[in-house]
Amino acid sequence: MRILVVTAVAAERDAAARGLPPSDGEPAPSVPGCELLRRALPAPQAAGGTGGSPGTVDLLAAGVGPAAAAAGTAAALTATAVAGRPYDLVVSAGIGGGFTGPAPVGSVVVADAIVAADLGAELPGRPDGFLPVSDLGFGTSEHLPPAALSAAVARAVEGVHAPVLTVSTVTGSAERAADLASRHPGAAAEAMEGFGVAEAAALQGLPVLEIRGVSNPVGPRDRAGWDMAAALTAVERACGATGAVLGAWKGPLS
Ligand SMILES: O=C(O)c1cccc(C(=O)CC[C@H]2O[C@@H](n3cnc4c(=O)[nH]cnc43)[C@H](O)[C@@H]2O)c1
Repeated sequence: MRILVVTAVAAERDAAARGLPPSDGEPAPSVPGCELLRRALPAPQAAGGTGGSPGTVDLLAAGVGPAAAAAGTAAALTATAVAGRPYDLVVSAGIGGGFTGPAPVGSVVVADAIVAADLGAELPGRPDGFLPVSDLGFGTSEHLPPAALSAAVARAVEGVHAPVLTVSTVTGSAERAADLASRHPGAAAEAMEGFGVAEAAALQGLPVLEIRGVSNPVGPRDRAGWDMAAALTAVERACGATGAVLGAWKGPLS
């Protein structure tokens, strides 16, 4: 199995990589404009962990926000597909804001839906004041990770399995946090890249996961309340546990 993990920045990519064993096989592919780091999928514990690796994990720091995420993901997916070495699964990983209640700082959220939460039109006449891009008749507003796989990953990482919102602007007020929560009941986290990664994966017919280590509460801007170290540790732990699930995965990826 070949897996592409896309983060926003190098600190997230390196945290994800620390959770995975080194690769002793071929180097990561060379993709113009992208620097890929290669790790291995761990061999299943049931096999004593002594067999060869069941696959590779390439990690890419593609930049902050949905556009950079989509551009980097698309470049890596296209180049490897053209070279005859396509990926089987794409994972959006990194830190994120957690909605108060389900996702405290330091916890992990695994997306059961990846939702474009601010892609659409402002609509003052509508009760929630917003029309999603899908209601405008353009494309989709959400991508659904494979249900059985994302649930298995959430169990393994002891994370919350819930919608993760993709926004282009980090929420900085209680009003916007309440607005997002009322438009997306059950959402546990927001971040800025998942939907971009998912759009690029969908274009190639590939399944996608999103995994977030929570660095801050979604709400009034309070930089002192961010705990990057706890979030990056959560990303490392979550990527390690996800690797173990994927290394042993026998079910479908779709
Ligand atoms: O406001 C600041 O001073 C500030 C300083 C450092 C980083 C930021 C970011 O906005 C990082 C965005 C980056 O991290 C993800 N992220 C983390 N928490 C959130 C959030 O609450 N809402 C949205 N995105 C978040 C995001 O995926 C980006 O990659 C600000």
